[in-house]
Amino acid sequence: MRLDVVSIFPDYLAPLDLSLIGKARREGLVDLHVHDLRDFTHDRHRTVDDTPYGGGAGMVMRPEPWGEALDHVVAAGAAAVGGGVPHLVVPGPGGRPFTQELARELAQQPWLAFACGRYEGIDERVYDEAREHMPVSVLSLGDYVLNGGEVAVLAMVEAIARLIPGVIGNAESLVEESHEDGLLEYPVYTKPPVWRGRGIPEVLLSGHHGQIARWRRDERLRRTAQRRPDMLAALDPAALDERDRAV
Ligand SMILES: CN1CCCC[C@@H]1Cn1ccc2ccc(-c3n[nH]c(N)c3C#N)cc21
Repeated sequence: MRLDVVSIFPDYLAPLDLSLIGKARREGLVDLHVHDLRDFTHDRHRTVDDTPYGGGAGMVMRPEPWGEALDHVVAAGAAAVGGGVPHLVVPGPGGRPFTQELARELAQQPWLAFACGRYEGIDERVYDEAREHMPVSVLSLGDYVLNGGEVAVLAMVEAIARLIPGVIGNAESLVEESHEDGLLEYPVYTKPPVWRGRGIPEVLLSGHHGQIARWRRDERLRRTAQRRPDMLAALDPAALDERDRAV
């Protein structure tokens, strides 16, 4: 998968050189290109913002640099991907919620581009223009306000890239994760068997895989009911019964 990210803070994306995503890049599973929006300005101060029409506090990101930056992304990426256009993802507090389901859908795409806004946001005409050339999704990380899109892109790229086959060594660990199948994850334990006077659930030492699976499933249900009753309410009861039969 090719990933392009445009930001006025390209160094914000440096963490994508680390850990599993960095390894995926080195192994060629992920081809990440970060672009500095200011490279697409032409004035001495490399200006990317201006005052809002209609007044109001703050500044708005100018359309010209964004237009040139996205033109560059499409041209450079097409040459590398063998044609086509990216799916453009623009993080924003007013976007559709970014969910595991969306991460799975986006992980199927061959090429994603991310536009990191700042200030009060990006001139709306950039979205309108982009929609004439590529799919555009405005997505929100959650119901709180950040200062820009970079943190959201770090989270989205990690959530998406880890689903690409080969990125996570053991695909098994992608199963029974929170939000993967509608339930939260079960509690996990490792050595020592007693720590500061606290032991671990006996069933985990029993060697009975069926009982362990049942315990884990019950813990997932208990945790989901306790912490995310909304998720439990959304569960398909048939799938729940199926889960029963599976353990
Ligand atoms: C504060 N400032 C004036 C109000 C509007 C937002 C603006 C800041 N800002 C600019 C670009 C930008 C992109 C994403 C987000 C963002 N916030 N919360 C999320 N879940 C986000 C996502 N995903 C915030 C951004």
